[in-house]
Amino acid sequence: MTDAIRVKDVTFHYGEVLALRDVSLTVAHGRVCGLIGMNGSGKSTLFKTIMGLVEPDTGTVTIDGRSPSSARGSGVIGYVPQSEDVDWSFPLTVRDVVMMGRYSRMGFTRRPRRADRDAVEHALERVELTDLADRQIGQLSGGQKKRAFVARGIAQGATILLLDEPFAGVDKRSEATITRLLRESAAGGATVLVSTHDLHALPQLADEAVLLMHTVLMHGSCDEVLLPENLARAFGLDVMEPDGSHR
Ligand SMILES: Nc1ncnc2c1ncn2[C@@H]1O[C@H](COP(=O)(O)OP(=O)(O)OP(=O)(O)O)[C@@H](O)[C@H]1O
Repeated sequence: MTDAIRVKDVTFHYGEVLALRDVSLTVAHGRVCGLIGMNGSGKSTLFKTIMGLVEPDTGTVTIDGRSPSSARGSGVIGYVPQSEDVDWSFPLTVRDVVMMGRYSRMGFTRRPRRADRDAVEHALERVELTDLADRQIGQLSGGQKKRAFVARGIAQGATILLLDEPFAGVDKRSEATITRLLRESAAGGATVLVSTHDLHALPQLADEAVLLMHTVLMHGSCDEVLLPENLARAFGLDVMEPDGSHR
């Protein structure tokens, strides 16, 4: 079976700045994979590479066996970007944002049909935002904004979901809702790659995890990845032994 996400030997620089070096990673269908790494370790760049928004210097990305741009064009990939990457002043309601998930099915006119409207209402219900659907997107809380973007991916029918720090600055209710939706999506066969700084919640969220520090330091079960010595490598920390000595 083809891997849902396959990244092979990807290196990427912003000018002189190294973001990704020889990154190789595969995620199988139906898995939730957590992406862990310190600030600046390349997580967002990896998402953008998988989305085909940045072109690697070297290496390849395939999504379900096809190129990122082809997968994106057909609506297979849903993307929840980091909040900083979104212009929240844009005059769009929450419902408009969710409807954007249907664009790839609407064709040139972008005129929603019944099926599009139904899919949007259903997605709004699933993320518990029906009551706020007519609000301008910038007037939501951090957690509600994230849920609106998750709803966009659901309305789209995306089978590969990429979420860049969906829990950053998010209330507990939104965190629980998003975690539940991701688990349900994976149970239905979707593949999820999600970056998070919430290490405590990782085992409830993910089936497996990747430690990134420009390159993949480790890819394994959440338990393995969360071992102090592995986290220390990813976060550049000194690990103190119970007797007070340092590794
Ligand atoms: N547009 C850009 N121009 C130049 N350098 C950039 C740009 N975007 C990111 N970088 C650099 O590339 C490296 C990787 O950044 P990236 O945003 O992918 O990391 P990240 O792991 O997502 O960080 P964070 O957790 O802070 O969001 C960092 O050194 C960053 O400073």
